[in-house]
This record gives sequence, structure tokens and C-alpha cells, in this order.
Amino acid sequence: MRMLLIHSDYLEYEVKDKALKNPEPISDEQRKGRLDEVLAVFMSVEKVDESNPDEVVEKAVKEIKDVASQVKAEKIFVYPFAHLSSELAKPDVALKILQKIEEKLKEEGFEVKRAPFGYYKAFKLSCKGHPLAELSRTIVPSG
Ligand SMILES: Nc1ncnc2c1ncn2[C@@H]1O[C@H](COS(=O)(=O)NC(=O)[C@@H](N)CO)[C@@H](O)[C@H]1O
Repeated sequence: MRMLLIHSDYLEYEVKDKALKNPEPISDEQRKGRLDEVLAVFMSVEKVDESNPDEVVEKAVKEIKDVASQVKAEKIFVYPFAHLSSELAKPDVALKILQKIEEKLKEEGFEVKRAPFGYYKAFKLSCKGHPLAELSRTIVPSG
């Protein structure tokens, strides 16, 4: 999994067209979303992650928690992003992993939003620009 973490004043998105034949079903209220004072995490789930999704979820949550505590972010935006890797996992596996990451981060007490999966989306992002505001992480299952 490849992650790009941007500590932001805000991230907002608006769903446009379908990018997959069968994107994740969403409600009308999920067509737009915004969080302020947020750690935006753009994530590409990779083929290699399919071998041990649970381990990837665990490692990703640990990394995100670590960065969130360093930048003192209490809100996380989980953003599916297919452009950080050329070895993408299948959409059904990717969605499950992203949903689990969202769930675990909520259990950890963060306010979390997840952008809809399988859609083209317009988005606006305001990066804070401090030294830790732009980070990337690569996570691979050990087994
Ligand atoms: N492995 C993945 N990791 C993260 N997001 C993904 C992944 N696969 C699909 N998506 C989601 O599905 C959308 C489209 O995926 S894509 O790889 O860009 N495009 C395709 O798969 C093409 N078959 C259709 O355009 C992405 O914008 C993202 O929302």
C-alpha cells in the first residue's frame, strides 16, 4: 500500500462520474464531504496487499496514528487514490481494506470520513505547509 499524508486546513470533495462499472453504493449526503483541520490520507491499495489484508490494515492504522500524533491531528480523511502505484489491488479487496482502516481509526477515537470508492471526484485541499505536512509511507505485508 502507498500512502500520501497531507496535514491540511481542509479537504473537500464532490463526486462526479463513475470511475468503475460498479462503484461503492453511496447516499446523497456522501456525494459531497469536507473536514477541517484534517490529516488527509491518499491511499493506493496494491496487489501485494492481497496476500495479507489484515496485516496491511494494522500497519496502515499504526502509521496513520503515528503521523496524526506528530502533527496533532484529531480528524482523518481516508481517500481512495489509484495514482500512487502502478500495481493496484482489485477494487473489491481495496475497498474492504479501506473500510477496515476507517473502522479501526474510528475505534481509536478519531473523527473519520472516507471519500467514496470508484468515482471520479473533484477535490480541494489546503496543505498547511509545515515541515511534517507532506509525508508518504509504503506498507507491505511481511508474509
Ligand atoms: N487499488 C485501489 N486503491 C485505491 N483506490 C482504488 C483502487 N482500485 C480502484 N480504486 C478506486 O476506483 C477508482 C478507479 O480506479 S482506477 O484504477 O483509477 N480505474 C480503473 O480501475 C479503471 N478500470 C476504470 O477507470 C479510483 O479513483 C478509486 O476510487
